[in-house]
Amino acid sequence: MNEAVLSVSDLQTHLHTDDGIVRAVDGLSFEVDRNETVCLVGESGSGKTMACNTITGMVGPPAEINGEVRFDGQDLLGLSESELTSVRGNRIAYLFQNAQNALDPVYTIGDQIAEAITFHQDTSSEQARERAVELLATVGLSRPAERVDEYPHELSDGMCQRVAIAIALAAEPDLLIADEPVSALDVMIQGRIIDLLDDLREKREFSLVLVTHDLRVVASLADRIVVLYGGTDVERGAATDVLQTPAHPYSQDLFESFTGDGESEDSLASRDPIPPQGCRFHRECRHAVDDCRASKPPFAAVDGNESHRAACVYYGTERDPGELLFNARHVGAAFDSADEPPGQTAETDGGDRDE
Ligand SMILES: Nc1ncnc2c1ncn2[C@@H]1O[C@H](COP(=O)(O)OP(=O)(O)OP(=O)(O)O)[C@@H](O)[C@H]1O
Ligand code: NI
Repeated sequence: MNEAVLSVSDLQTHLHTDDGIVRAVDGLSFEVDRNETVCLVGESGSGKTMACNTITGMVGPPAEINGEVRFDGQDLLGLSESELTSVRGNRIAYLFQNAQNALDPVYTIGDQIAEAITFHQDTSSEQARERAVELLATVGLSRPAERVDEYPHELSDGMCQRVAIAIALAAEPDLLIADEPVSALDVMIQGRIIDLLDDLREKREFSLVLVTHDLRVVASLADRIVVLYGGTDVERGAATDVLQTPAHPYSQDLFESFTGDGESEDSLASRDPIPPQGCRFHRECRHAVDDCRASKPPFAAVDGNESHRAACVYYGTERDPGELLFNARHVGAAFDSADEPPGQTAETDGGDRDE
């Protein structure tokens, strides 16, 4: 049976800032099954990073957090700091956008991987070092036996991200959360690191929550997609369904802007403040009706597909979704052939040759 390894229900992360309360995450629900990749997509500021940080207990500013985050049946929000540290080090790994910052400049990469290994299991320092070299090879670093003694600053950004992946793997995690893991890298290297992640996820059998703005990456990796707007999910479903039939008006705008058919993401981000009630998108939505202003519309099956759901009144029983579905197929058509990640060339060596 394919049960959820992570289950997030009605998560709210309200930050207390000098300027008042920021509803960074505001009613977010999604599930991640074993060995699957779930992509979180949505424009800048939609709450993707805050959601990841809340799940792993890393919210920086003072915040009020409500809802439920169940990892393998255990409620993470109820854990003490030390309990959470143990889950985080052992079973949930995190990959950041900027690996140089995530690595410690004063320790060799071998020491940092070895530390992650010994945190996870009782092992001698020789064994940990040996294992570190193996892991460096696994993540495609050439000359791992020499590189193990190098410092982060001696490596390129792409190699550092490979090292960060090795550190993540050291704990043999059940879940890897990767927040824009390649967006800081040269575009030619992005595809290779994404391929590596996908390959490792399959071989090492962990689940992956991937935050990315690159819908080509989403198209090539995601099993499921969650579309966020204003801190809440507006659409979720199997990747092929969501990409080929983006049902929520916001998803349609977002996907259109990516394919160059609509407005750019910047102009999406500079819209009016997002209203805290009703459909978060109602002010921007040309299909909005009175019901959209009252409360967040319940999720409804899109075109009779129970596993593809959108929080939009048009998919309920009272309205005709015809125009939206028509537009969905038009926008989605661009993703029918978009299954190659960026920077992908016909032959990939899978290694760090030019990084
Ligand atoms: N440290 C902070 N202090 C105050 N507000 C914050 C802080 N971090 C994030 N926010 C706000 O929380 C909301 C969600 O931000 P978050 O970083 O999660 O968005 P995101 O979807 O990850 O965006 P991006 O795609 O740009 O990374 C935004 O409105 C943002 O301005
Ligand atoms: Ni972010």
